[in-house]
Amino acid sequence: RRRAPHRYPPGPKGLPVLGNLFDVPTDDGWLVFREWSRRYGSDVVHAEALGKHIVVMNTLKAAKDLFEDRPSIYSDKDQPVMFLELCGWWRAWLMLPYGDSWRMHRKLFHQSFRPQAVSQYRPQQVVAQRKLLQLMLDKPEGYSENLRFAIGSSILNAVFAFEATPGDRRIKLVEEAAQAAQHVVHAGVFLVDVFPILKHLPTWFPGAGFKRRAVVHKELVEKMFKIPYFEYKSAFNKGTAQPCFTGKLLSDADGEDTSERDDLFMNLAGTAYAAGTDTTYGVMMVFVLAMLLYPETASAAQKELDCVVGPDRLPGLADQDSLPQVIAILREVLRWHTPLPLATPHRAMSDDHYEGCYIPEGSIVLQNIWAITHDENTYPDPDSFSPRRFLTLDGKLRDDVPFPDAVFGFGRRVCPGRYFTMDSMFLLMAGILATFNIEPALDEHGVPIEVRAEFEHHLLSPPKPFRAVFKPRSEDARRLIQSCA
Ligand code: HEM
Repeated sequence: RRRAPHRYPPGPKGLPVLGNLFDVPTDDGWLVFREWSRRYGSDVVHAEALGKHIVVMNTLKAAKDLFEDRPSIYSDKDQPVMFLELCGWWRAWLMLPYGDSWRMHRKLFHQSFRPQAVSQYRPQQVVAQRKLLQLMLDKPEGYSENLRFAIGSSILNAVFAFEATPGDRRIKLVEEAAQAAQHVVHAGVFLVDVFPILKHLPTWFPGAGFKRRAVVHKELVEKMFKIPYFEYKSAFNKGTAQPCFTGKLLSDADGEDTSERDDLFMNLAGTAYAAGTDTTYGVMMVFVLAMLLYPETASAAQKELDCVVGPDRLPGLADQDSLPQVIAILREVLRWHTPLPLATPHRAMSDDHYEGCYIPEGSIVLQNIWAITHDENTYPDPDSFSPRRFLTLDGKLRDDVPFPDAVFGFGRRVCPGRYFTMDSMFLLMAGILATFNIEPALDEHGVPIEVRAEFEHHLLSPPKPFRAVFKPRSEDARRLIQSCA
């Protein structure tokens, strides 16, 4: 007797052999998967292409049920060969398979980035706020590079204790490696991932262009991880290094021969800025976009800042409880468009069943974070940018509208940099609102250039480039920035 075929979660009907190869989206996957979820009336949807299964959780309940309640099955990561082995991103520990090595990385990282520990980085985060505001005065149209620089340098400062200046070669290395990674990820599914045998092709083999590109890419990634680490280690050995995350790793290993642990330490440190810069930058770009499109929201927060902080100092983390409008903007920015709408691909470690459907071992499992933060039952009219949804009529934070913590992922692989980045983003947003108005750039006829809320379509989804001008709110604001620099 033939066995009944497996019942997979619902999804589009595929072609023989190729399956859903042409249905699986390479762009805007979060929109497509939510549409499937609605069409098939299911929280979890499924597709299969060339024998690979893809399963997507589209609701908070499904994501929690699987990622949080069944961590031993869903905490592994898919291993894209091209990206990890050939391009050298195996060093980024966020891609490590679930197991002892990942556990060791997570434990060491968590020790220095847990809620009780992140306050040690406040001085560096405050320096980044001030540097950013000064840069906005100096180059008001270069706001996007200014943001990238301030965010990247605050992470490098926390991790390697160096205060970068614009144009610093270590920041450039991070930029170039991040751009190369974007290129690889944007290129979609690499043949080499579907047919891993291809990775054994010699570099001169016709059609092996991807391998030649990967060699260049890998050199860049290696430099990005190695150069700042060995520079810091050399200063540490001479006794001239300032305390920081890497310093703590090296001091805790005092007396041991750390050369054996160099890979571990450099991967931990390098991953902090690889994982933290583009994500935080994406959120800050959404913030600028929203403040440009909804100036009334910015004015409401500015009134609050004027009242609570006044004109003589910049806002600090101690002001958070008195600035609900700014906090509501930060929450809404995260909810409205998160930079990682599908997080990163996980992998099912064993066969499983959910709500009567079969999820085979080896499936790529995605969390549709965008669909979760756009669930109209929790956030009515979810496509509108409305920080007021988090506020009561008298301007206090509501406790019945949840913080959109899905943006940091779920379960054991939840973002361990979230406490650090929440502090950074608050300081940067509050600092900008207190001192600048964000206005549209003008064309050659003096007419404001129209800006639309459009986002990149890929795994990492910041807003598409747009122009904006930062204008100091007053002469007092300008003087304040200059006096703090
Ligand atoms: C707003 C900014 C950020 C967002 C939205 C964000 C989002 C995320 C998400 C969704 C994940 C989980 C990925 C998954 O399970 O597939 C993650 C993991 C991770 N994030 Fe973040 N992140 C941010 C900032 C940061 C920062 C600043 C750091 C470092 C200081 C950081 C370090 C990491 C690391 C190391 C992991 C991997 C954890 C693991 O695999 O166990 N992130 N992040």
